Amino acid sequence: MGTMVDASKDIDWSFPGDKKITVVFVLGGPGSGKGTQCANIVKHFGFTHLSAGDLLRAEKKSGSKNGTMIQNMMKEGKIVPSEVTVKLLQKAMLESGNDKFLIDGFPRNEENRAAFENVTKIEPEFVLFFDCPEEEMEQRLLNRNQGRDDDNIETIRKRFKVFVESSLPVVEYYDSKGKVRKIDAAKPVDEVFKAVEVIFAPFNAEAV
Ligand SMILES: Nc1ncnc2c1ncn2[C@@H]1O[C@H](COP(=O)(O)OP(=O)(O)OP(=O)(O)O)[C@@H](O)[C@H]1O
Ligand SMILES: Nc1ccn([C@@H]2O[C@H](COP(=O)(O)O)[C@@H](O)[C@H]2O)c(=O)n1
Ligand SMILES: [Mg+2]
Repeated sequence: MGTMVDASKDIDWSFPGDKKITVVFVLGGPGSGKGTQCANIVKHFGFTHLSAGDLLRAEKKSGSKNGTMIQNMMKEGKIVPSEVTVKLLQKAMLESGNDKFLIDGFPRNEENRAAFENVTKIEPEFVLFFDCPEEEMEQRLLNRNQGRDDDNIETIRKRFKVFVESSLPVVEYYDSKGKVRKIDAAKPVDEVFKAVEVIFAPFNAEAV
């Protein structure tokens, strides 16, 4: 352990009591198009997009005491302990000033799900699930060219395994509660967005 003080211990993580917070979890396999579609939803429906993976990459880059652990976990496609990810999400939610959030790539496992619920007491409005065949996702990731260390075939295969073993059960959990909105994500981007738009139509009146 370094000498850095954990300032997060001094922060009041509670949201203002009278504010209704709307959370949509955005799930789907690696490369299914979560980030791409979230960018479209933000433009049309006034949500703030928070990608758990992006927040972890930023935390790693910031020189945080958790940087090496995050780097090692990501290289293996493993899920970072929820304590770290939930804190990053809560901080970003509070700092945004918004009350409508797309939480992309979270919860990735049962531990993520329980930790978020216990800490924030927020239930998602629904889960937007991008369903896409593995071969299509693999091709997309290999062609992504965004310089991500985990977009190599070895790590991609590990991420697929973690998705099937740990993340799909979370989708099934929410499905059993009638909360999953499933989208065929193998179609072209604009066609996928047409299906997404239908689901978000109730938020249109509030769009910015
Ligand atoms: N419907 C689509 N058809 C073809 N290519 C797509 C489609 N949606 C996204 N892509 C491309 O596939 C790649 C992966 O998309 P994106 O980054 O949105 O996926 P993701 O689900 O956020 O992946 P990850 O879980 O790895 O963050 C990008 O290069 C993107 O441009
Ligand atoms: N809830 C999460 C989300 C992500 N990770 C780690 O980040 C990697 C990349 O995530 P993307 O959503 O950007 O693909 C992922 O493979 C995990 O290693 C996590 O630990 N917990
Ligand atoms: Mg993404």
